[in-house]
Amino acid sequence: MYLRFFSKVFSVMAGPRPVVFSGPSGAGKSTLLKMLLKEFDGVFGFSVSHTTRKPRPGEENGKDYHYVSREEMQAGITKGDFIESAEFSGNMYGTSKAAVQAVQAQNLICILDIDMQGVKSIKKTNLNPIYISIQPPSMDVLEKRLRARKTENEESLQKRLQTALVEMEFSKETGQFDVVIINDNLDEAYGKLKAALLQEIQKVKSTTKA
Ligand SMILES: Nc1ncnc2c1ncn2[C@@H]1O[C@H](COP(=O)(O)OP(=O)(O)OP(=O)(O)O)[C@@H](O)[C@H]1O
Ligand SMILES: Nc1nc2c(ncn2[C@@H]2O[C@H](COP(=O)(O)O)[C@@H](O)[C@H]2O)c(=O)[nH]1
Repeated sequence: MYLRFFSKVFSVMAGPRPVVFSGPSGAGKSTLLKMLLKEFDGVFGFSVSHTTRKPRPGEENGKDYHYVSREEMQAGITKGDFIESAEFSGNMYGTSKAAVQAVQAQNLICILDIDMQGVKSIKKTNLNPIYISIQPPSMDVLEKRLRARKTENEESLQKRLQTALVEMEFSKETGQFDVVIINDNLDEAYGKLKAALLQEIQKVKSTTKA
């Protein structure tokens, strides 16, 4: 009885576990996480990363990313502002401590969308997230999706496809991810994602109700 009470108090104090999304560029991470953020408003919050890449049409500074220069990013890293950072396809990306704290301060499930290097770095911290890998059904489908997205030139597309091969192999390593979801049919993939996160979603809903 007391044990149940204290474990509930402790889990509320500790806050919900963050969720890391990783997987090849073009696998559908942003698509799926946007669906979660929309359906579960007040449950999930997005950790807005910093990047040195230029914004794509429709992307907003402070919402999709914090767009910064290489100098600014490097200065932040040197100051210790980042939990992790990585070079990906010719640009720098990183998760700031402030980005994660901003979400956790609202008692929301913090979603991080990061590459494989980020996953390896986060594993060395005490963030303790649930690791979810989003994978495409095949390289052919991935290439078609990336081309159809029209965000890359031929050079950056080829770089992303090369990196995708490594990310796909990484997801097959035992113990790297808690859940691996093949994003073939979008609705089915989203269903699997929700099922994987159901327990955490219910925890947040029950604490916000109380
Ligand atoms: N199941 C799906 N079926 C068909 N198209 C999809 C599916 N999932 C995502 N897409 C499309 O594939 C493209 C890539 O998806 P998305 O941008 O979400 O990938 P990502 O993993 O977030 O990529 P990045 O890491 O580069 O940000 C988008 O144009 C998206 O609309
Ligand atoms: N290690 C990190 N990787 C990140 C971060 N934010 C995004 N990413 C990853 O970069 C690639 C490319 O993203 P894109 O928006 O340019 O297509 C993708 O795999 C993201 O997951 C971060 O903060 N750290």
